[in-house]
Amino acid sequence: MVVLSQPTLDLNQYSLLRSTCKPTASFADIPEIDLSDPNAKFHIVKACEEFGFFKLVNHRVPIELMTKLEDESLCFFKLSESEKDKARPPHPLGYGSKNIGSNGDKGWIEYLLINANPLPIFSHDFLCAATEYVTAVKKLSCEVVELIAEGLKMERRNAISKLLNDEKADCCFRVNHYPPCPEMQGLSGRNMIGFGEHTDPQIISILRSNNSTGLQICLRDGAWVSVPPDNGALFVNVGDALQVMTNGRFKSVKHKVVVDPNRERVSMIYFGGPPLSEKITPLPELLEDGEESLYKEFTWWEYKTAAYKSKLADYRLGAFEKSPISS
Ligand SMILES: C=C1C[C@]23C[C@@]1(O)CC[C@H]2[C@@]12CC[C@H](O)[C@@](C)(C(=O)O1)[C@H]2[C@@H]3C(=O)O
Ligand SMILES: O=C(O)CCC(=O)C(=O)O
Ligand SMILES: [Fe+2]
Repeated sequence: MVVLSQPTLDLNQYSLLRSTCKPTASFADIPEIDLSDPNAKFHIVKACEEFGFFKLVNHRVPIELMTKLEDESLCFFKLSESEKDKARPPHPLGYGSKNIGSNGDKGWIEYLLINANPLPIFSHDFLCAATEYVTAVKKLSCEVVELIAEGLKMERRNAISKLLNDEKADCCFRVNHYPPCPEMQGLSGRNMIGFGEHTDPQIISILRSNNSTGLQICLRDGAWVSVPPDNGALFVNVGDALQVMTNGRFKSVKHKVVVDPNRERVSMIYFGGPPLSEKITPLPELLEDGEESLYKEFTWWEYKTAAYKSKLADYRLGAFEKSPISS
Protein backbone atom coordinates (compact mmCIF):
# COMPACT_ATOMS: atom_id res chain seq x y z
CA MET A 1 0.00 0.00 0.00
CA VAL A 2 1.31 3.43 -0.85
CA VAL A 3 0.57 5.56 2.17
CA LEU A 4 0.24 8.93 0.51
CA SER A 5 -2.46 8.07 -2.02
CA GLN A 6 -5.28 7.85 0.49
CA PRO A 7 -8.82 8.40 -0.82
CA THR A 8 -9.54 11.08 1.80
CA LEU A 9 -7.08 13.59 0.56
CA ASP A 10 -7.00 16.96 2.26
CA LEU A 11 -5.29 19.10 -0.34
CA ASN A 12 -5.21 22.04 2.07
CA GLN A 13 -2.41 20.31 3.95
CA TYR A 14 -0.12 20.56 0.95
CA SER A 15 1.31 23.43 -1.01
CA LEU A 16 -0.48 24.06 -4.25
CA LEU A 17 1.24 26.15 -6.81
CA ARG A 18 -0.10 27.98 -9.80
CA SER A 19 2.01 26.89 -12.75
CA THR A 20 4.48 29.66 -13.61
CA CYS A 21 7.13 27.48 -15.12
CA LYS A 22 8.31 28.02 -18.71
CA PRO A 23 8.34 24.42 -19.91
CA THR A 24 9.63 25.28 -23.37
CA ALA A 25 12.70 27.05 -22.01
CA SER A 26 14.02 23.83 -20.58
CA PHE A 27 15.72 22.01 -23.45
CA ALA A 28 17.58 24.99 -24.83
CA ASP A 29 18.83 26.29 -21.51
CA ILE A 30 20.00 23.44 -19.31
CA PRO A 31 23.63 22.59 -20.01
CA GLU A 32 24.47 19.03 -20.94
CA ILE A 33 28.04 17.94 -20.24
CA ASP A 34 29.57 14.91 -21.89
CA LEU A 35 32.12 13.53 -19.45
CA SER A 36 34.12 12.03 -22.32
CA ASP A 37 34.61 15.49 -23.87
CA PRO A 38 38.23 16.67 -23.28
CA ASN A 39 36.86 20.17 -22.63
CA ALA A 40 34.29 18.96 -20.08
CA LYS A 41 36.09 20.83 -17.26
CA PHE A 42 35.53 24.21 -18.94
CA HIS A 43 31.90 23.45 -19.77
CA ILE A 44 31.31 22.35 -16.17
CA VAL A 45 32.77 25.58 -14.77
CA LYS A 46 30.61 27.65 -17.15
CA ALA A 47 27.50 25.67 -16.19
CA CYS A 48 28.25 26.09 -12.47
CA GLU A 49 28.69 29.85 -12.95
CA GLU A 50 25.58 30.35 -15.06
CA PHE A 51 23.17 27.78 -13.63
CA GLY A 52 24.67 26.02 -10.61
CA PHE A 53 23.26 22.96 -12.34
CA PHE A 54 23.96 20.67 -15.27
CA LYS A 55 23.10 17.36 -16.82
CA LEU A 56 25.88 14.79 -17.07
CA VAL A 57 26.00 12.14 -19.79
CA ASN A 58 28.61 9.46 -20.49
CA HIS A 59 29.21 9.47 -16.76
CA ARG A 60 30.10 5.76 -16.58
CA VAL A 61 27.70 4.92 -13.73
CA PRO A 62 26.00 1.82 -15.16
CA ILE A 63 22.26 2.19 -15.71
CA GLU A 64 21.79 -1.30 -14.21
CA LEU A 65 23.01 0.02 -10.83
CA MET A 66 20.46 2.81 -11.00
CA THR A 67 17.51 0.65 -12.02
CA LYS A 68 18.41 -2.03 -9.46
CA LEU A 69 18.36 0.54 -6.66
CA GLU A 70 15.16 2.09 -8.04
CA ASP A 71 13.50 -1.37 -7.96
CA GLU A 72 14.74 -2.09 -4.44
CA SER A 73 13.55 1.31 -3.28
CA LEU A 74 10.10 0.74 -4.75
CA CYS A 75 9.96 -2.62 -2.91
CA PHE A 76 10.60 -0.67 0.29
CA PHE A 77 8.01 2.03 -0.46
CA LYS A 78 5.39 -0.65 -1.25
CA LEU A 79 5.69 -2.07 2.28
CA SER A 80 2.91 -1.42 4.75
CA GLU A 81 3.15 1.74 6.81
CA SER A 82 3.94 -0.28 9.93
CA GLU A 83 6.88 -1.97 8.18
CA LYS A 84 8.17 1.36 6.86
CA ASP A 85 7.71 2.87 10.31
CA LYS A 86 10.41 0.55 11.58
CA ALA A 87 12.85 2.70 9.62
CA ARG A 88 11.55 5.88 11.32
CA PRO A 89 12.27 8.46 12.63
CA PRO A 90 13.59 10.56 9.77
CA HIS A 91 15.27 13.00 12.14
CA PRO A 92 17.98 12.99 11.33
CA LEU A 93 17.97 9.73 9.34
CA GLY A 94 15.45 7.10 8.31
CA TYR A 95 12.02 6.88 6.67
CA GLY A 96 9.86 9.96 6.44
CA SER A 97 6.62 10.92 4.77
CA LYS A 98 4.85 14.22 4.15
CA ASN A 99 7.14 16.13 6.52
CA ILE A 100 10.46 17.39 5.21
CA GLY A 101 12.91 18.34 7.94
CA SER A 102 11.52 19.28 11.34
CA ASN A 103 10.41 22.85 10.82
CA GLY A 104 6.96 22.42 9.33
CA ASP A 105 7.73 21.87 5.63
CA LYS A 106 5.31 19.48 3.94
CA GLY A 107 5.39 17.77 0.57
CA TRP A 108 3.65 15.05 -1.43
CA ILE A 109 6.53 12.72 -0.73
CA GLU A 110 7.85 9.77 1.20
CA TYR A 111 11.56 9.15 1.45
CA LEU A 112 14.49 7.35 2.93
CA LEU A 113 17.24 9.62 4.17
CA ILE A 114 20.37 7.81 5.20
CA ASN A 115 23.96 8.41 6.13
CA ALA A 116 26.15 7.55 3.15
CA ASN A 117 29.37 7.24 5.10
CA PRO A 118 28.80 4.40 6.10
CA LEU A 119 25.41 3.14 4.86
CA PRO A 120 23.10 1.54 7.45
CA ILE A 121 21.25 -1.73 6.90
CA PHE A 122 17.56 -1.76 5.93
CA SER A 123 17.26 -4.92 3.90
CA HIS A 124 20.10 -6.95 2.50
CA ASP A 125 19.09 -6.35 -1.15
CA PHE A 126 18.50 -2.64 -0.63
CA LEU A 127 21.84 -2.33 1.13
CA CYS A 128 23.73 -4.13 -1.66
CA ALA A 129 22.11 -1.97 -4.35
CA ALA A 130 22.61 1.25 -2.37
CA THR A 131 26.24 0.40 -1.56
CA GLU A 132 27.12 -0.24 -5.18
CA TYR A 133 25.31 2.84 -6.41
CA VAL A 134 26.63 5.19 -3.71
CA THR A 135 30.20 3.95 -4.23
CA ALA A 136 29.95 4.72 -7.96
CA VAL A 137 28.31 8.12 -7.45
CA LYS A 138 30.76 9.14 -4.74
CA LYS A 139 33.64 8.38 -7.13
CA LEU A 140 31.89 10.41 -9.81
CA SER A 141 31.32 13.36 -7.45
CA CYS A 142 35.08 13.42 -6.74
CA GLU A 143 35.81 13.32 -10.47
CA VAL A 144 33.41 16.22 -11.07
CA VAL A 145 34.95 18.43 -8.36
CA GLU A 146 38.44 17.59 -9.66
CA LEU A 147 37.34 18.74 -13.11
CA ILE A 148 35.99 21.88 -11.47
CA ALA A 149 39.38 22.48 -9.82
CA GLU A 150 41.14 21.96 -13.16
CA GLY A 151 38.64 24.13 -15.02
CA LEU A 152 39.26 26.87 -12.46
CA LYS A 153 43.00 26.38 -13.09
CA MET A 154 43.69 25.52 -9.46
CA GLU A 155 47.05 23.94 -8.69
CA ARG A 156 45.59 21.61 -6.07
CA ARG A 157 43.39 19.37 -8.22
CA ASN A 158 42.20 17.58 -5.06
CA ALA A 159 41.46 20.70 -2.98
CA ILE A 160 37.71 19.90 -3.01
CA SER A 161 37.71 16.15 -3.68
CA LYS A 162 39.84 15.47 -0.60
CA LEU A 163 36.95 16.74 1.53
CA LEU A 164 34.49 14.32 -0.11
CA ASN A 165 37.02 11.49 0.14
CA ASP A 166 37.81 12.14 3.80
CA GLU A 167 36.85 9.22 6.04
CA LYS A 168 34.84 11.69 8.13
CA ALA A 169 33.12 13.27 5.11
CA ASP A 170 29.53 14.15 6.02
CA CYS A 171 27.74 12.69 3.02
CA CYS A 172 24.14 11.56 2.93
CA PHE A 173 21.92 9.78 0.50
CA ARG A 174 18.23 10.11 -0.09
CA VAL A 175 15.66 8.20 -2.10
CA ASN A 176 12.47 10.16 -2.70
CA HIS A 177 9.17 8.65 -3.78
CA TYR A 178 6.44 10.96 -5.08
CA PRO A 179 3.28 8.88 -5.55
CA PRO A 180 1.01 9.92 -8.41
CA CYS A 181 -1.72 12.32 -7.36
CA PRO A 182 -4.75 11.70 -9.60
CA GLU A 183 -6.90 13.96 -7.35
CA MET A 184 -4.95 16.88 -8.83
CA GLN A 185 -5.98 16.20 -12.39
CA GLY A 186 -9.20 18.22 -12.19
CA LEU A 187 -7.41 21.30 -10.84
CA SER A 188 -6.06 22.67 -14.08
CA GLY A 189 -3.15 25.09 -13.87
CA ARG A 190 -2.40 23.96 -10.32
CA ASN A 191 0.39 21.64 -9.23
CA MET A 192 1.05 19.82 -6.03
CA ILE A 193 4.43 20.50 -4.45
CA GLY A 194 6.44 17.33 -3.86
CA PHE A 195 9.56 19.04 -2.51
CA GLY A 196 9.44 22.79 -1.93
CA GLU A 197 12.01 25.21 -3.30
CA HIS A 198 15.40 25.14 -1.64
CA THR A 199 19.12 24.97 -2.20
CA ASP A 200 21.15 21.98 -1.04
CA PRO A 201 23.48 22.96 1.81
CA GLN A 202 26.36 20.60 0.91
CA ILE A 203 29.20 20.95 -1.64
CA ILE A 204 27.63 19.00 -4.46
CA SER A 205 24.56 16.83 -5.07
CA ILE A 206 24.19 14.19 -7.75
CA LEU A 207 20.61 13.35 -8.69
CA ARG A 208 19.10 10.56 -10.72
CA SER A 209 15.40 10.07 -11.35
CA ASN A 210 13.14 7.77 -13.29
CA ASN A 211 11.54 9.15 -16.43
CA SER A 212 8.98 11.27 -14.56
CA THR A 213 8.72 15.03 -14.87
CA GLY A 214 8.73 17.28 -11.86
CA LEU A 215 12.16 18.73 -11.16
CA GLN A 216 12.37 22.47 -11.78
CA ILE A 217 15.32 24.81 -11.35
CA CYS A 218 15.38 28.55 -10.91
CA LEU A 219 17.43 30.47 -13.46
CA ARG A 220 19.47 33.59 -12.62
CA ASP A 221 16.64 35.82 -13.90
CA GLY A 222 14.26 34.17 -11.41
CA ALA A 223 12.34 32.13 -14.01
CA TRP A 224 11.58 28.52 -13.16
CA VAL A 225 12.20 25.92 -15.88
CA SER A 226 11.36 22.27 -15.82
CA VAL A 227 14.17 19.80 -16.28
CA PRO A 228 13.27 17.17 -18.90
CA PRO A 229 13.70 13.76 -17.30
CA ASP A 230 16.39 11.38 -18.52
CA ASN A 231 16.76 8.18 -16.51
CA GLY A 232 20.18 7.42 -17.98
CA ALA A 233 21.66 10.81 -17.10
CA LEU A 234 22.74 12.31 -13.79
CA PHE A 235 22.04 15.88 -12.73
CA VAL A 236 24.53 17.88 -10.68
CA ASN A 237 23.62 20.69 -8.26
CA VAL A 238 26.04 23.22 -6.83
CA GLY A 239 25.42 23.35 -3.07
CA ASP A 240 25.77 26.27 -0.63
CA ALA A 241 29.22 25.12 0.59
CA LEU A 242 30.62 25.22 -2.96
CA GLN A 243 29.15 28.70 -3.41
CA VAL A 244 31.19 29.82 -0.39
CA MET A 245 34.33 27.93 -1.49
CA THR A 246 34.23 29.80 -4.81
CA ASN A 247 33.46 33.10 -3.00
CA GLY A 248 30.15 33.38 -4.82
CA ARG A 249 31.54 32.68 -8.31
CA PHE A 250 29.30 29.60 -8.40
CA LYS A 251 25.78 29.99 -7.02
CA SER A 252 23.90 27.14 -5.38
CA VAL A 253 20.84 26.36 -7.49
CA LYS A 254 17.29 26.82 -6.21
CA HIS A 255 15.20 23.82 -7.17
CA LYS A 256 11.89 22.12 -6.34
CA VAL A 257 9.71 19.21 -7.39
CA VAL A 258 6.12 19.50 -8.56
CA VAL A 259 4.18 16.28 -8.67
CA ASP A 260 3.21 14.59 -11.89
CA PRO A 261 -0.51 13.77 -11.35
CA ASN A 262 -0.27 10.60 -13.41
CA ARG A 263 3.13 9.14 -12.80
CA GLU A 264 5.10 8.27 -9.69
CA ARG A 265 8.55 9.77 -9.39
CA VAL A 266 11.54 8.08 -7.81
CA SER A 267 14.69 10.13 -7.36
CA MET A 268 17.93 9.30 -5.61
CA ILE A 269 20.35 11.96 -4.54
CA TYR A 270 23.86 11.76 -3.16
CA PHE A 271 24.81 14.82 -1.10
CA GLY A 272 28.57 15.26 -0.80
CA GLY A 273 29.53 17.25 2.27
CA PRO A 274 32.86 17.88 4.05
CA PRO A 275 33.84 16.64 7.52
CA LEU A 276 31.89 18.44 10.26
CA SER A 277 35.02 20.15 11.60
CA GLU A 278 36.02 21.56 8.20
CA LYS A 279 36.17 25.36 7.87
CA ILE A 280 34.11 26.48 4.90
CA THR A 281 35.97 29.40 3.36
CA PRO A 282 36.81 30.56 -0.16
CA LEU A 283 39.66 28.50 -1.65
CA PRO A 284 42.70 30.82 -1.38
CA GLU A 285 43.83 30.14 -4.96
CA LEU A 286 40.50 31.44 -6.25
CA LEU A 287 40.78 34.82 -4.57
CA GLU A 288 42.15 37.58 -6.77
CA ASP A 289 44.76 39.93 -5.27
CA GLY A 290 43.06 41.92 -2.53
CA GLU A 291 39.76 40.06 -2.90
CA GLU A 292 38.13 39.37 0.46
CA SER A 293 35.82 36.60 1.49
CA LEU A 294 32.15 37.52 1.16
CA TYR A 295 31.42 35.21 4.07
CA LYS A 296 32.14 35.02 7.78
CA GLU A 297 34.27 32.10 8.97
CA PHE A 298 32.30 29.00 9.89
CA THR A 299 32.63 25.25 10.05
CA TRP A 300 30.43 22.79 8.19
CA TRP A 301 29.01 21.74 11.57
CA GLU A 302 27.96 25.32 12.29
CA TYR A 303 26.37 25.71 8.86
CA LYS A 304 24.62 22.36 8.94
CA THR A 305 23.26 23.01 12.44
CA ALA A 306 21.86 26.36 11.31
CA ALA A 307 20.50 24.83 8.08
CA TYR A 308 18.61 22.13 9.93
CA LYS A 309 16.94 24.81 12.06
CA SER A 310 15.77 26.65 8.95
CA LYS A 311 12.77 26.15 6.70
CA LEU A 312 13.30 24.74 3.22
CA ALA A 313 12.88 27.99 1.31
CA ASP A 314 15.01 30.12 3.65
CA TYR A 315 18.10 31.81 2.25
CA ARG A 316 20.44 30.00 4.60
CA LEU A 317 23.69 31.64 3.53
CA GLY A 318 22.34 35.10 4.42
CA ALA A 319 23.31 34.76 8.09
CA PHE A 320 26.87 33.83 7.08
CA GLU A 321 27.50 36.72 4.71
CA LYS A 322 29.68 39.59 5.87
CA SER A 323 27.63 42.74 6.15
CA PRO A 324 28.42 45.17 3.35
CA ILE A 325 30.73 47.97 4.50
CA SER A 326 28.72 51.16 4.36
CA SER A 327 30.49 54.11 2.76
C1 LIG B 1 13.62 21.82 5.96
C2 LIG B 1 14.76 21.17 5.94
C3 LIG B 1 14.95 19.82 5.29
C4 LIG B 1 16.46 19.77 5.13
C5 LIG B 1 16.88 20.35 6.46
C6 LIG B 1 16.06 21.64 6.47
O1 LIG B 1 15.93 22.19 7.76
C7 LIG B 1 16.71 22.64 5.49
C8 LIG B 1 17.57 21.91 4.42
C9 LIG B 1 16.89 20.64 3.91
C10 LIG B 1 17.79 19.76 3.06
C11 LIG B 1 17.71 20.03 1.55
C12 LIG B 1 18.70 19.10 0.82
C13 LIG B 1 18.65 17.65 1.35
O2 LIG B 1 17.48 17.03 0.84
C14 LIG B 1 18.63 17.61 2.89
C15 LIG B 1 18.79 16.18 3.39
C16 LIG B 1 19.67 18.53 3.42
O3 LIG B 1 20.81 18.25 3.75
O4 LIG B 1 19.16 19.80 3.54
C17 LIG B 1 17.38 18.34 3.36
C18 LIG B 1 17.09 18.38 4.87
C19 LIG B 1 16.16 17.24 5.33
O5 LIG B 1 15.34 16.74 4.56
O6 LIG B 1 16.22 16.91 6.54
O1 LIG C 1 13.41 14.54 -5.94
C1 LIG C 1 14.04 15.34 -6.62
O2 LIG C 1 14.12 15.27 -7.85
C2 LIG C 1 14.79 16.47 -5.94
C3 LIG C 1 14.80 16.31 -4.44
C4 LIG C 1 15.70 17.27 -3.76
O3 LIG C 1 15.93 18.35 -4.23
C5 LIG C 1 16.32 16.88 -2.49
O4 LIG C 1 16.07 15.74 -2.01
O5 LIG C 1 17.09 17.68 -1.94
FE1 LIG D 1 17.56 19.37 -3.20
